[in-house]
Amino acid sequence: MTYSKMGIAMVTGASAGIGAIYADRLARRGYDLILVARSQERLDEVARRIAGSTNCNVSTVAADLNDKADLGRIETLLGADPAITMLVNNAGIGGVAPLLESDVNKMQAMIELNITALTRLTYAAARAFVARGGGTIINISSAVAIAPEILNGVYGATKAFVLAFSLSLHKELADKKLRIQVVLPGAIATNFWDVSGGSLDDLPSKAIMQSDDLVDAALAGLDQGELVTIPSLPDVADWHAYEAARQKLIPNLSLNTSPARYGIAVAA
Ligand SMILES: NC(=O)C1=CN([C@@H]2O[C@H](COP(=O)(O)OP(=O)(O)OC[C@H]3O[C@@H](n4cnc5c(N)ncnc54)[C@H](OP(=O)(O)O)[C@@H]3O)[C@@H](O)[C@H]2O)C=CC1
Ligand SMILES: CC(=O)[C@H](N)C(=O)O
Repeated sequence: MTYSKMGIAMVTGASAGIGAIYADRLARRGYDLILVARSQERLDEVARRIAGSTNCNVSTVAADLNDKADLGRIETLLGADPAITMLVNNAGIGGVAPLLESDVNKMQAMIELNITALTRLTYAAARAFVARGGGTIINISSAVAIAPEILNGVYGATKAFVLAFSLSLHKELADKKLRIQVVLPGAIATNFWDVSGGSLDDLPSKAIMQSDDLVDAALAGLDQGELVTIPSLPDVADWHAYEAARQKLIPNLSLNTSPARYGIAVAA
């Protein structure tokens, strides 16, 4: 068996949707693959398809990232296999129901998958990649990270976590050759909508992107060196203006006085 010079990309949530397309595209770019999701049957199907159309080595690990022991196995694997050079943190679930109509236990499970599992896998990968002299982590966030009013609020908040965490990772670890990209897709035509209790039929077709187009645009953004990629945003200057406004706030977010509008007398 020969091994890829690009190394191995681990893709979570690779049995369907966006993750399965990442797996396909990364294989075509020369990566070997480790595909992770709960359904062994669907993973095998994706692996067979990719192995049949590329030269890459594909292995699969059935794991429920909401299960502590399964998650621990994947963390261990990231640390143990020196050939792993990329992690795509894609596994995630969403919701569309407003707070008063959503089940708090389901919200907790969403937080555990979208935040806790992603965080633990990132720790494992970041430590390993820095020790190995470099690597890439792609975090799949969402447009709702900056528009939490659109879908279920807990879902939006989990994706805002992914965006904030990624910005911080980039600041802390870019000089250690850890490449971070965070991707903010809009509505994508996948099973996500059935799982979250929503329907793509409620959206105008011009708001829905196919997962192939999403992943191809996101990987083009990676090639262009983007930290934040918003695959459907027509004018990237709009993101840069948003980011510049955020940066402008930073020096004034922690000061020893409150401004005149709050009417607090300044001590003599
Ligand atoms: N579709 C959309 O409109 C958008 C999606 N996203 C994000 O993209 C990512 C992928 O979603 P998408 O492809 O659309 O959705 P899909 O439902 O099509 O795919 C989700 C994937 O995650 C896996 N998965 C779900 N739960 C677990 C778990 N507990 N442990 C391990 N794997 C799990 C599923 O496999 P299995 O069931 O076999 O475990 C599947 O492979 C998510 O993070 C989502 O939030 C972001 C913006 C838009
Ligand atoms: C922005 C969207 O519509 C999307 N479904 C998401 O997961 O955030």
